[in-house]
Amino acid sequence: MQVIQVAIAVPMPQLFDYKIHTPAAAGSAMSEVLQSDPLLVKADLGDTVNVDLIGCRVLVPFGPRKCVGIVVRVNVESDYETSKLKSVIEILDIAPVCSQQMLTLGKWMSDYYHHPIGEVLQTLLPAALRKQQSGKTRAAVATQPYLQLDADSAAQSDVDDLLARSVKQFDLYRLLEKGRQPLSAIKQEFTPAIVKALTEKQLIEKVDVVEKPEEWTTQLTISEKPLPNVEQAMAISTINLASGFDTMLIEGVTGSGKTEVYLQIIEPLLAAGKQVLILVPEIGLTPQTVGRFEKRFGIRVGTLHSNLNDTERLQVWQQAKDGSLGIIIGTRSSIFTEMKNPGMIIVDEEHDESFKQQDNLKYHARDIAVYRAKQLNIPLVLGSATPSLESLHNALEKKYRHILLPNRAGSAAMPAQRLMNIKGQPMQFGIAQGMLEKMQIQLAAGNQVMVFVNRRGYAPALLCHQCGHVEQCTRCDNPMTVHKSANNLQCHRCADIRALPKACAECGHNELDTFGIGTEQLQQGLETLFPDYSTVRVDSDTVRGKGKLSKLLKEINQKKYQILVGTQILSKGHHFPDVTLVVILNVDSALFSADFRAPEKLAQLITQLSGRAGRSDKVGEMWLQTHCPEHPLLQDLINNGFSDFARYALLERKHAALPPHEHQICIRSESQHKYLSIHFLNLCAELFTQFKHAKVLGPFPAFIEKKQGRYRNLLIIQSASRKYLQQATEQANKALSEMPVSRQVRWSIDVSPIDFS
Ligand SMILES: Nc1ncnc2c1ncn2[C@@H]1O[C@H](COP(=O)(O)OP(=O)(O)OP(=O)(O)O)[C@@H](O)[C@H]1O
Ligand SMILES: [Zn+2]
Repeated sequence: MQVIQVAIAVPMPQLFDYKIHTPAAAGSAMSEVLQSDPLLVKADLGDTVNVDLIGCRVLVPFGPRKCVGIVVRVNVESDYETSKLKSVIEILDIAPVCSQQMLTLGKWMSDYYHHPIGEVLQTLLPAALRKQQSGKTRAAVATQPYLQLDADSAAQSDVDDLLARSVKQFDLYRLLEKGRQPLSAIKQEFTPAIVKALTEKQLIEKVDVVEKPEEWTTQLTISEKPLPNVEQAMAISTINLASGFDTMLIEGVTGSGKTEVYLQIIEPLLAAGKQVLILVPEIGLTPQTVGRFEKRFGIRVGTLHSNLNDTERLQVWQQAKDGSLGIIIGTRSSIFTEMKNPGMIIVDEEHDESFKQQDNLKYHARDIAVYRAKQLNIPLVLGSATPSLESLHNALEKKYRHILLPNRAGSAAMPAQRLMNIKGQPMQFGIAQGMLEKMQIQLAAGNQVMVFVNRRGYAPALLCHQCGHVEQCTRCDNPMTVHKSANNLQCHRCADIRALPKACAECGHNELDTFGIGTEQLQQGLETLFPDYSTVRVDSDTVRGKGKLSKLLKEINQKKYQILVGTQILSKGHHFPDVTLVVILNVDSALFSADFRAPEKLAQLITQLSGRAGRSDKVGEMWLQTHCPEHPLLQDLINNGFSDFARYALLERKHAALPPHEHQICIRSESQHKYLSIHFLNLCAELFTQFKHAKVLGPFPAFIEKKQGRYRNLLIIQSASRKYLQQATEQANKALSEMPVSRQVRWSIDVSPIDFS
């Protein structure tokens, strides 16, 4: 018998000691191994457990509950008397689910983010493994659909005649003559009708194949690709020369062909049997993105995103781990995917905020990517048209290699960017008359127009014309948004829903007016103003549900709609060849925000939105409506572009001693009692005053001061030294956890915060 230490997902920082009776505890899973592997049996003779137990999951008693934990240490000398320790109930795995490398990553994250190790390790694993399932986790054998020539079809000498009338069918047949292909890759190039026709002619058949690890290496084919332009070629050769760990930032204007660069840099890696992990923003992971990679390489791409269920997620995780996938594309949490033969990590649209997890463990996938690439000794490529000031700073300081793509690829030109002064202008549905005329010209020429507004719903508020009362969410002290299509009022903070009132709750009058404009109203308005053209709305209400967004994107590219109305979702990396005009409404409030990151975020949004215009051979333009045309931020951005703005913004941050020049952590506290939330932060502030090289700012209310009945306040601690800040926070964290008031509020530490709402 011996003592092991287990990490358990509870909000406590320590590991927990358990004793383990090897033969008794060796439940079904363990005894299977013992029978099948004589070497292990030998090692397990006596009372010691094989070190292979490290990284395996165990079921243990924890208070009144049973919990799944991960073994972190074996053969430990416990501080407690062994007889008083509880015993492990069952060993759940026959091989570690958490490799030594992942355990090291977990330990680093726990220190860096000041977060309990048990909760961190749980985050690293797919959800399916967090549950109490006796997991012969490797047992789940997944099959994949493939297409191949029908066994008998080779005998048919008249294939040529049979297919003479369909070029596409003939192409598919010839492709499969070279060997079977994953159905998902075939779908990128051939319609279901072509597949069906050949199947009905009994020339090809669908088979479910258990993929052998690394089988994809034999299927790899390189389909036709464009010749890179000079800048792309330089980027490709710079990146391909990198060996071992190296971080590179591609700063390439919208439409400069960054994705083409990714495709070409991973080609030699895939050919050498190496795997590639590509991170994309939450909303950017569309079949179109995946399709580009599948089509180029003829192999199945594994995808990880929030629309998968636990089993699907586990499957991709396992296939990456055992080497059955060459390319894995996923959102934030896919940075925890293990690869058998890692070759490169790419973070596309690296500035995107969805890479930061805002609740629980507040990690940034880009930071983890740097750590992992270093750990695996492979290159990391970050790419964006609007890089985060953090990454740009690192590139300018020469910590990262800096690769510039200043021009659009192919024949496309950069869109013109212009401001429209709307002071005193006649407006309809929030759009100035002059803008409507510009829209009309583009529509009449057969082009598409995109209109951006940052509010979903019909209107951001409902107001009584008699007494001025505004319908508010009582839990958030926030105006309720009017949703006409759902016929209700919704709080966008807590998702509370209320029926649309017929009369004012204060004075009883029935003259209720909406205030401001949201996507719904804009769509309705544009439908009346431009009855000859069809309008589509793209916001989180209309894209909810599996496949909705990709369906809309497809329909847009098929020109089913001429006017696209939408929120941020429209700004993310989409390729709309026929959009020639992008109109931006209502962004002035961001010019006066108290958030020091607001200018950066606004500049990224405007640049990404305008980047949707003129991406093909048609010339594009972006018009921004504003009451503040003389504002220096807008002037700089419009006249000199994002890269100039960003360098200037970095200088400003330097003078103001703000990140990325200095480092911050944010302590957030929430309570139903305002005074308690502030009192806790005052105690924190006192604790931090002993650290001479750290500044304490606050407490101050979060930008969203009240949410779901809780008052939210923040305290920012800042230092020029990340290490100093880290150590101070570690000490303060210990002291804080021991203060009784820390159990009366909800509090958390956010390292390098980007969101103060
Ligand atoms: N060398 C090239 N020659 C011709 N066309 C190219 C070349 N490189 C890329 N393209 C085309 O230019 C368009 C834009 O390329 P891509 O999508 O790779 O740009 P991007 O920089 O990733 O775009 P964004 O950041 O705006 O999303 C695509 O249609 C792509 O096929
Ligand atoms: Zn609310």
